[in-house]
Amino acid sequence: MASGTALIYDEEMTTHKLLWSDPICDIEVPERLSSSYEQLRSYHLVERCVHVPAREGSEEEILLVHSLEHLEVAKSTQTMNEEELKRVSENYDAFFFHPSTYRCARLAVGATLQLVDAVMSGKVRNGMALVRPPGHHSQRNAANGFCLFNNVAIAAEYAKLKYGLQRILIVDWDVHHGQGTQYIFEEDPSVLYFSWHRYEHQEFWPSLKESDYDAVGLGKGKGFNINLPWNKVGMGNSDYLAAFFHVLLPTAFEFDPELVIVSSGYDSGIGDPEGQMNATPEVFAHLTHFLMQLANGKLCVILEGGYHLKSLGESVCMTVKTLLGDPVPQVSGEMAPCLSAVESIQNVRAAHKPYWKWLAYEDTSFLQNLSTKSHFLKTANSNPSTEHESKITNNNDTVKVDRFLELHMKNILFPVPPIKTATTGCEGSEHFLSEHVQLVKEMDKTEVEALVSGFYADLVKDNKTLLSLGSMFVILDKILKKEVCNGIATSPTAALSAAVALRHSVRLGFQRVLCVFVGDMQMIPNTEDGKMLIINICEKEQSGKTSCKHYFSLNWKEDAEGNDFFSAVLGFILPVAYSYQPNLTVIAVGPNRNLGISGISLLVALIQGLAESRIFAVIEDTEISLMQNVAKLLVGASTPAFGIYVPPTQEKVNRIKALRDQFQQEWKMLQCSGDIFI
Ligand SMILES: CC(O)(O)NCCCCNCCCN
Ligand SMILES: [Zn+2]
Repeated sequence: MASGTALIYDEEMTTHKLLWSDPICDIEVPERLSSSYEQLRSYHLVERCVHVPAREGSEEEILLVHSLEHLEVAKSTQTMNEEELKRVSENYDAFFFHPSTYRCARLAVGATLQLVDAVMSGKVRNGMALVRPPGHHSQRNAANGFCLFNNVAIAAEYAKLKYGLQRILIVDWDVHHGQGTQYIFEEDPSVLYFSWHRYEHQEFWPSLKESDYDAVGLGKGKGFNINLPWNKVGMGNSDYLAAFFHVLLPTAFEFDPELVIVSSGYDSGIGDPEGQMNATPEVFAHLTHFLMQLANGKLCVILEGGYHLKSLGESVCMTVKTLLGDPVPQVSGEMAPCLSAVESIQNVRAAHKPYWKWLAYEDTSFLQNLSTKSHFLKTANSNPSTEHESKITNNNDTVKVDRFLELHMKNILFPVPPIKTATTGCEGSEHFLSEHVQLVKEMDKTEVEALVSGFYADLVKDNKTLLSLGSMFVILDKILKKEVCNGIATSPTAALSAAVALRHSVRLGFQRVLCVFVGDMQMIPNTEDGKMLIINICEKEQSGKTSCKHYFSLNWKEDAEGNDFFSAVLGFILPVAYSYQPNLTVIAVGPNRNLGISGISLLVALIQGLAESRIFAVIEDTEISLMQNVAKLLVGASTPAFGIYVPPTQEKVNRIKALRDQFQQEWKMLQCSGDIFI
């Protein structure tokens, strides 16, 4: 199992710079790289990474994507004077040459390929390359938008050639559309390109018709190009997360990539003069965390844009911290996507319905009754917010943004607990013990009896249960005190342990405890006060208990062939959980679980993004191998193997959709599709 995070940075890439005045290009400054690197050092993140040196991309590697003519023009600029440089630059839309541009662009390509090699060879699990000039606008025969060579596109072609890869996912979260990358892979089904971008109905640069949601790819590449246009500025954390839950992640898990490359532009973050968006740096920790669950963790993050130095630096640090496996900080802001974002999400889903199994049964009937949509817009009352209130009046006030970020990040960068996981030394734990795992001593009987409130006392029949409850209390205490990040225990009666754990956690002071219970829950605590939110994944409806705002009974029978649980986790559980914003997550697996180990692993892996990764897992003590899988995930030692992808049946899609329709006003992260227009 590969581990470690590579960081690639070479100061020489700061020599490329603008020699004349040009209000369009003057934001792409060398300090973008040096200040990001300095910020990483200030958070002691550089020393935690594996240093991999950059190198020059070879001409042959550049010709994987670009024409010989393009290469020759770039090469010829090395010896030009300012006058000539200016003239050549004017041949392109928003690009400038410097005598060292060619050298820097080759280093940017080489750094990217070094990262691909380090990840594909298993030297590291993942990594980040801090490069400039960026790449995603450059095309076969043209520089564009500050980009000379398309670093990420070359990396994808390189990985296909050298490692025989057949499925590569490129995620482009830069605020501009990477039209260069789109053109290069438009007909290529082996490269799935996803981009969101400021669009404003084609008003925003590069103002292309083919940047809209209906550009789905050409020929054999149909379905493998996904454009998510933002038609308003001010998009925030909830919009970005909704785009992942309801568009990117379900597609990505169905595609099942062998490698994930991120065109990581941070101009989609708050304060950026280009993006004018509202998303705060910690959202990139969540986006990174989600992508780390794909391709067995093989993730290469390559810098693209980002022009507000403080916002850029903080977002780079959030990305690298997450790549290193640190707990994911709580995402800030109201968890409610705006109407414009939901419209875009819904349009992309409709455009891609013909190409992806997970969308086969999603209804896009709203397209027929668009007339009601205009009606809805007029009469809308409890609809999603049409505009996000902007935290910053305008992103151009750099000092104001600096101050906002100073305060905002202060309470986010918590110290990482030295020990990641606590366990009770239960059966099978010897397999995963390491310096990251702490054995907790058991509590003595009298102490436990005192803690087990009267309500449950009579249920605690035997000694074994009492002891398992005892160690559970110790673990919960350590999690609360942030001595550990998460914990795992086995129990002879997981249902009882879960119920006691929930009550104890609330008594310890956790305000919102999320409980995901797999199997027969038997006893269901009262969730009226909203201090708990329970999602019970069971085979059949529990004794007449119907779903309500804080209790969901999600009937699911695992599919014999493989793992069909993606649509439930991505389309329902995560959106509800993120809307709820728990400060502790309890995952419990009871007797006769109705989910496969890979479905439960998916759940545990993705839900770690919540509650600052504070998770308490309690597993029925008959489930030894499940317990080991979950423990390895909590320790961060492995990325889950999701087994065979099985698309959801119509019946299961309808069940999720019914729950979504019923609760999307309470839990707004569920909003994604047509029905809000009816
Ligand atoms: C890497 C990147 O995506 O951040 N490059 C952004 C280029 C922005 C060019 N703006 C031209 C405006 C013309 N009116
Ligand atoms: Zn950009």
